[in-house]
Amino acid sequence: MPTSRTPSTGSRHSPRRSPATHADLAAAAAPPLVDADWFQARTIAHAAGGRVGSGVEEVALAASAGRTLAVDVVARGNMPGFSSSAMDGWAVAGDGPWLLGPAITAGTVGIAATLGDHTGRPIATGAMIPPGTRAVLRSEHGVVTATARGPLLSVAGHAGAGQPVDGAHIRVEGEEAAAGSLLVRAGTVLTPARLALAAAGGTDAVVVRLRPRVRFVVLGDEIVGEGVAIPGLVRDAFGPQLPALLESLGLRAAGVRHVGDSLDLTIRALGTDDSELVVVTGGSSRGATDHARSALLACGGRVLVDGVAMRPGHPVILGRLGDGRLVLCLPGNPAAGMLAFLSLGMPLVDGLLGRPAAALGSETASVPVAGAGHGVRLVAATVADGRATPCDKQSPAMLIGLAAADTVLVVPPDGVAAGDRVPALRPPWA
Ligand SMILES: Nc1nc2c(c(=O)[nH]1)N[C@H]1C(S)=C(S)[C@@H](COP(=O)(O)OP(=O)(O)OC[C@H]3O[C@@H](n4cnc5c(N)ncnc54)[C@H](O)[C@@H]3O)O[C@H]1N2
Ligand code: MOO
Repeated sequence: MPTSRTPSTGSRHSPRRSPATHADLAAAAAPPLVDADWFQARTIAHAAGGRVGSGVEEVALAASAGRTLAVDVVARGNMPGFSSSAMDGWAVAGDGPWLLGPAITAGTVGIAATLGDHTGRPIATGAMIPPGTRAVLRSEHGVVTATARGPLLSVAGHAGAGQPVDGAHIRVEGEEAAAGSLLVRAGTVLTPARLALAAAGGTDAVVVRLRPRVRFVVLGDEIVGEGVAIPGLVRDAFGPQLPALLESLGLRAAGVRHVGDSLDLTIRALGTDDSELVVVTGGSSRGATDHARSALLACGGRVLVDGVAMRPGHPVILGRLGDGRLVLCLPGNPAAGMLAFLSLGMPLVDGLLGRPAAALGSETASVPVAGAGHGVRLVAATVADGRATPCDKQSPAMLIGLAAADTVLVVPPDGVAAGDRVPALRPPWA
C-alpha cells in the first residue's frame, strides 16, 4: 500500500503550487505571448508545468512502473554483491590439472574455504566464487578423469592454449556499481529496465511524483459522444482518447465534461476542482461562440500564451487560473488539437511531473516539404528506410494522416529540401 510522504511542494489535496515569488509576481504582470514562437512556447509550457509541480509519495517498487522518480535511487550494496561465476564449469586455482572438491551451486552462501593451488570445484553460473580462485574453466573446455586421489580436471585439447586465462568468467563484486553509486536519477520515468536495475540494487520502495490530476472540458453545441453524427453535428474525437493519452503519460485523468457553447457554462466548467491541469477542446478561436479565452479570464485566470506560430494548431491557448491550475485550450479541429497537444501539452506534462522536457528528435525528409511561411508547419509523416515521407490526407480537420504517422515533422517557415534533416516530434503512441 503506498504511503504518503510529506511532499516537497504541497500535499495531494492542499494546493500543490509553490508560494508566490518575485518571479511569479513579475510573471503575473506580464502580458500574454501572442502568436508565440513554437520553440519558446514549448519552453514556457514546460516551465509553467514545473511551477505547479506535484507532491511526492513512496510506493512499492513493484507498483512504480511508469512513475516519475522524485528521489535518486542508489545502489544499496555492491553490484554484484559477490564475485560469482559467469559460466557453468569449474573454479580453479593455480595451474592444472586440478583435483576437484565438492560442487558449489547458486544459492550457496558463506563459502569460506580457500581453493589451494592445483585444486578446483565444480561451479554453477551465478554461484559464489571461492577465495583463491584464479579463473573459471567453462564446462565445454574441461575433461574430468577418475583417479585414486579423486576426480581430476584437465583442459580439453580443443580449448586452445593458455585456458583459462586469469579472471576468466568471473563476475567481480562491485564491477557494475559500488555501494552508494547512482543508479536511477530523479526526474526519470521508471521503465522496466530501470525498475530491474533498482531491484538489483536492493531497492524495495521508491519516492515518485504524485500523478497530477487532469480534467477535460469538451466544448461545442455540435459535439456528440457516440455513433454517426447527423449532418450538422460532429462526433467527439477528443473525449475517447485524450484521457487515455494523458494517463499513459503519467497523469490521472479525472473526468470529461461536455459543455455547450455558452460562456456561463464554460466558466462553470472551469470552476474550482482538485486538478492541476484542465484541458479544454474547441472554442479557442475568436468566433462569437468561442468562449475558452473569455472563460479563463472571467475565472480570474491569465493567458500565458495566446496562439503559437504553427500550422495547424495556431489558436492554442495556455493559461493559468486564479487558483494556480493550468489550462490548455486545444483548437477544436481534431488534428490541429492533437498537434497542439504534442507541441505544448507534452512539455507541460514533463514539467508537471518534474522531469526535463523530452528532446526533439529529427528525421531526414524523403521529399521537399513546403513550410508555412510564418512559424512552423507540423507535418505528419511515416518513416521507412531512414526517410520521412508526409502522409496523405492531412489537414486541421482530417485525422487519416495523423493516424498513420510515425512522426511529426517540424518544418521551418521556408520548408525543407529532400535529404534535409528536420526536427521531429515522435507522438508518444507511435
Ligand atoms: N476568423 C477566424 N476563424 C478561425 C480561425 C481564426 O484565426 N480566425 N482559426 C481557425 C483555426 S486555425 C482553427 S484550428 C479553428 C479553431 O477553432 P476552435 O478551437 O475555436 O474550435 P471550434 O470552433 O469549436 O471548432 C472548430 C472545428 O472543430 C470541430 N470540433 C470541435 N470540437 C470537436 C471535437 N471534440 N471532436 C471533433 N471535432 C470537433 C468543430 O465542429 C469545428 O468544425 O478555428 C478556425 N477559425
Ligand atoms: O489550428 Mo487550425 O487550422 O491551424 O486547424
